[in-house]
Amino acid sequence: MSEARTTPAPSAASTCGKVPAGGIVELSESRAKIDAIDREIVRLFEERMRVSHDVACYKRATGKPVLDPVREAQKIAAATSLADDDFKQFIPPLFGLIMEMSRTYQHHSIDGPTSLSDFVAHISKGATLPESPKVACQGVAGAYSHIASKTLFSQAKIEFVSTWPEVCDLVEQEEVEFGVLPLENSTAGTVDRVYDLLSTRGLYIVKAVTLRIDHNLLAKPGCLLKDVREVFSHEQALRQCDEFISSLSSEVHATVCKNTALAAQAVAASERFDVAAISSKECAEIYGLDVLRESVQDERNNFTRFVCVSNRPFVSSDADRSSFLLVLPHEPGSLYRVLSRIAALGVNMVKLESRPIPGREFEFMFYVDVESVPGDAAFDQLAMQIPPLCDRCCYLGSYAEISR
Ligand SMILES: O=C(O)C(=O)C[C@]1(C(=O)O)C=C[C@@H](O)C=C1
Repeated sequence: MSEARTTPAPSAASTCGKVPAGGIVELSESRAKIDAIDREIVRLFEERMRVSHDVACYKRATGKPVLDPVREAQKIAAATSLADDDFKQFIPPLFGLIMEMSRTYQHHSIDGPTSLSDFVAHISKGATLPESPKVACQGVAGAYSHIASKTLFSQAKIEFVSTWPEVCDLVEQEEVEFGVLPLENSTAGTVDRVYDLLSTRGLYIVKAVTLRIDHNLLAKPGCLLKDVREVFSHEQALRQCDEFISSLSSEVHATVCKNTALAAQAVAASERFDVAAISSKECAEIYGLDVLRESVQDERNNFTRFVCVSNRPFVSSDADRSSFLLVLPHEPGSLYRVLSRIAALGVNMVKLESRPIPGREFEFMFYVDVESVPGDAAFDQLAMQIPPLCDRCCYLGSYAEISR
């Protein structure tokens, strides 16, 4: 009994939470101690990194890979066993980070700057986009991509094509200077196919615009709301207006069109007076239709973000955001390592989204946007530090974001 009640001798760590035997220590005194310890940590860290550089030279000469997972596991186990019980839990992440920095340093000394940091160093910065470029967009006059193109460039010469890959073809073949594509919608989410196109075609985002998408019910002059029996629109727009369509007569049925502008065009061309389109107000003007009802989408705040893409990176003087597509090793901590670098550099991350990698079960790629651009010291560090942590690091451009 008495043995069971015996309190074990306190370890240095177990005083945590209790007032030290000598009473509360002055903050300035503790901080002075911490400062002295930190000086030692920095000195030892530098010493360790210099030895790591020697290892890099050895590995370069012998062709050995930088990463040695067995050695790392042994190191973490050995270091953890040295620590007091209260601190053991902190050792694996601490040494994981130390060795990861050691690897980054080794890669840097063996491979030189990453191809990304080399690449971004050569991007021309501070340029302004032309005011009246040739721009490709999907759809017909009045489509939301068209409105986005006109918002991005007030005097754009627009070339309409039927599909997003065709937009990319024209940009790649330099038939146009820019293409405009929808990248994400506040209700429907990210458009993965557009991300795929950007990364596989080697296109770069050079500007972005977020548009409020206001759907309207348009019909031929003289047609009344009570007469409407068929509503034409793009399937996403129909879905976004589901409640409104249900609120019309039960006889009304929805017909899917390739896009909202074509729906307006079809209503204008029809002989019938019982058809209507869900489309933009711009289309009412273009196709001579009346607005029977404004803002018919179920969700008041419906936004779509469009990107303007080019076949070369172009960082304008007002650019403040950069986008990446990252494929990370399928192992614990791989995302954490990337995020910790971004955080350590004081960079604000404004988008992080995962998406399954097609054909690879439960493996994900990540869309990452940061508020940092080439030329910022932090961005140049990111360009150096992030690629070695990834299976694939695809830089999608740096740009200014405008909203209307
Ligand atoms: O021991 C090595 O091989 C090293 O390169 C050093 C080190 C480390 O920093 O401790 C770095 C990378 C390896 O993955 C393992 C360990």
